[in-house]
Amino acid sequence: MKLTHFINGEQVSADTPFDSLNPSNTDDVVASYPAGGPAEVEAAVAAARGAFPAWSAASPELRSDLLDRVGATLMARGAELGELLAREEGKTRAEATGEVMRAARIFKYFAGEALRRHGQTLESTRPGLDASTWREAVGVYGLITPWNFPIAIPAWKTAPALAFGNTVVLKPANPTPAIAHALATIIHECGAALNVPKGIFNMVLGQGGVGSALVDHPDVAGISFTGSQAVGAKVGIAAMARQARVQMEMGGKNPLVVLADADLDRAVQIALDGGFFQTGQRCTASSRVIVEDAIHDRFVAALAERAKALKVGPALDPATQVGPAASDSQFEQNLRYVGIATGEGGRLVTGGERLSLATPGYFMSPAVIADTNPDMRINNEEVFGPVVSTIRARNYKEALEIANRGNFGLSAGIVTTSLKHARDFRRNVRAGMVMVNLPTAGVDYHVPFGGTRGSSYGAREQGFAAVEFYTQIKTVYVGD
Ligand SMILES: NC(=O)C1=CN([C@@H]2O[C@H](COP(=O)(O)OP(=O)(O)OC[C@H]3O[C@@H](n4cnc5c(N)ncnc54)[C@H](OP(=O)(O)O)[C@@H]3O)[C@@H](O)[C@H]2O)C=CC1
Ligand SMILES: O=C(O)CCC(=O)C(=O)O
Repeated sequence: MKLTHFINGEQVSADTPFDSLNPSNTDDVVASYPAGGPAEVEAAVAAARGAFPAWSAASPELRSDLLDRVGATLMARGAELGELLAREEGKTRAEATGEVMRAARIFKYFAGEALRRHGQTLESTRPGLDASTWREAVGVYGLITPWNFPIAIPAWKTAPALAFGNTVVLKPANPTPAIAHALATIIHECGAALNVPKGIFNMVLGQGGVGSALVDHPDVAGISFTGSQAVGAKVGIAAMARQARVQMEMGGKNPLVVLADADLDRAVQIALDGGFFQTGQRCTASSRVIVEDAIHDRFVAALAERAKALKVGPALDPATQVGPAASDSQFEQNLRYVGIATGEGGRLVTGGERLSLATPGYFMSPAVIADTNPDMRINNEEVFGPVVSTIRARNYKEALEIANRGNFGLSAGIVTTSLKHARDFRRNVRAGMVMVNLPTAGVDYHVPFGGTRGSSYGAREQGFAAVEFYTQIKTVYVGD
């Protein structure tokens, strides 16, 4: 399959020198894609800018209809797109189909948001005046999205941008262009059926330079980025240098605290789910498990046993519970971190090995690394793979203190039957999202998503919070 850019309502063909590979079988080329660069970004931004006046002035009903139609189409094609997603990214078919359905629901949610007016009417402090706020569209948004949720994250950035009257240039992740292309095709077909202005949604493919050209473009009013801290830092500096709006989601080192009063089986299931499903490739993954002394040895033994029993295999094999790493570089990073952790003195209880299966792929056995301490690199740097470290804590107080260390602050969880500790944790853990008796990963689409400290920057994403980033407030005073 040869992929194209989408610029000004047209599919723009070009040579396709880059391949997207199936990480479950690297002999299988899923798609080839073009090497877009500054020229394509220029054309896409010009198209988005050209479409902005008409789209921002369009009836909210039209915007709602478009998003609803995209959502319905995604839903109807969930199984087929789920298969493509699993083949290209490596998550299991169930995880991939679930993600497509989530993307569909996000579009449907924002179809509703498009119809809501988010302004306020206030009493003026001066007699005879009315004061009100009005939320208006901002302009062209540049969206740089990652490969680990290659349809849900483009959906949760694109849908609010379009809902509130903005136009979009999407730069999807390099390992997963085919599923992004499928989404772009659906947006275009639905847009054409409703006769929306051409150019409201554009997509440029390519590696090395597309993202930065978008961030640096003077006509791009806002940038939303999800990815690594290192790239996020560059995006933030470049966007702020020209006073563009910017929002960044940059991962985590999410602590899961397991207290001695927890039900052991339940705690192990929560850690397993949070740490290993979707191959640990979630910014919300439960990658540091902090276990109270009294339950520690039993918990680590049980977690290792359950992790060892997980079936690692090709994404589309129905028996598979843990798919491959999404890319060669992510695979090598996962294996490297197992070595870093054991080199620092961590004890590899299970996994962490390259697996040779029937097809050439990026398969690794889920790793549990015990006896780590909070200062080790394994507890401070995001691995983004099926690697869970455990840390022993004397009591709840120490567990909380450890949970609050480090530079990240995305999601944090606690497993306990103590209401007192659960309440204290909710108040005092330094994270944007808190989970009680749940894995740190797995979120709803209609509530805000985001973290504190090094995990996130700027306004929250998703749900009712998205209006903040994708609109600007105009304050209006009316006299007699
Ligand atoms: N928070 C999360 O959910 C995620 C976190 N990650 C973390 O990031 C690590 C690396 O993943 P990787 O896939 O390399 O992703 P990166 O975070 O490094 O981002 C790569 C993307 O950013 C763009 N980009 C690179 N440099 C710039 C720049 N200066 N300005 C604007 N855009 C730029 C690239 O576009 P171009 O090719 O055009 O340069 C590409 O689309 C993972 O191991 C994981 O730890 C990854 C995915 C999701
Ligand atoms: O945990 C989730 O459901 C969302 C995680 C996420 O957004 C991410 O990993 O980028």
